[in-house]
Amino acid sequence: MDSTIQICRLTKIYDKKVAVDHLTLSIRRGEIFALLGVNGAGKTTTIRMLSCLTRPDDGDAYLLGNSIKTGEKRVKGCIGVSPQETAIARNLSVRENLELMAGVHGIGRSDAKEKVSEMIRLCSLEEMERKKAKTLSGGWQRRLSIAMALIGDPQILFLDEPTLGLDVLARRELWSVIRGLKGRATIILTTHYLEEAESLSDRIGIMKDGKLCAVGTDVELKQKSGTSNFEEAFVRLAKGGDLQ
Ligand SMILES: Nc1ncnc2c1ncn2[C@@H]1O[C@H](COP(=O)(O)OP(=O)(O)OP(=O)(O)O)[C@@H](O)[C@H]1O
Repeated sequence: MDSTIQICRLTKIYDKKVAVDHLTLSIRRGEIFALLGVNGAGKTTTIRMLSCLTRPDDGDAYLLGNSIKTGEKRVKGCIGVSPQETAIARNLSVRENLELMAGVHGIGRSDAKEKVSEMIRLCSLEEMERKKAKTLSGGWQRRLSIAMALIGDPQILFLDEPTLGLDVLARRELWSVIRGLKGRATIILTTHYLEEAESLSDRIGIMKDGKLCAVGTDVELKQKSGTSNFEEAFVRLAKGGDLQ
């Protein structure tokens, strides 16, 4: 299997709370992979460890062959992250935020202009290009955050709850942006919206108490849990666990 991310017994313990418990999983090149789970299941902690923001207590993960423990610099060079708390400069315009991020990635001035325009097109930000970030609605801010995460051409993109708090229309629009990224990067997203995981992702992993209790396509997960309804499948898997 052509795996881009190999997670081996990855573990994080906060005080006595095991947030991520010996998680083992591989994610294939080019796929959109959704991590689902109830509140506190360990999704964000997993993403934070994979993006070298939180250090694991045990286990390891390899991104394009680079260990998150010993190859932090190389890992950071191949990922883009759009976190839950969007890290945008509120007083700068959409274009200025992207130019700033291009500078962080060491893209020279003349190339940066071109690159920023490409990201604006890719994330359909044209009509907001000159607007200050603080005046944008949540959905537009999230698009900007994704464009910023993509500017260094990462091979792996992490999206932590990309449509949290967005209305139905903004969510659907963001889905089409995310779908448009398919093939450009391997995408790992966390979400609470079951229809989002079902509609966007190639495979879905369901976490419970820091463990992966099931992984597969939406069809496979429905089969495993003996139902044709994905919400019901999620409830059965997240409650019962260990149907993998
Ligand atoms: N910095 C921290 N210090 C202490 N405990 C933490 C910390 N971060 C997370 N936890 C705990 O670890 C567990 C997993 O949290 P995490 O945020 O990874 O879950 P999640 O699946 O992303 O949840 P949510 O869907 O609510 O965002 C929770 O019990 C949480 O309280």
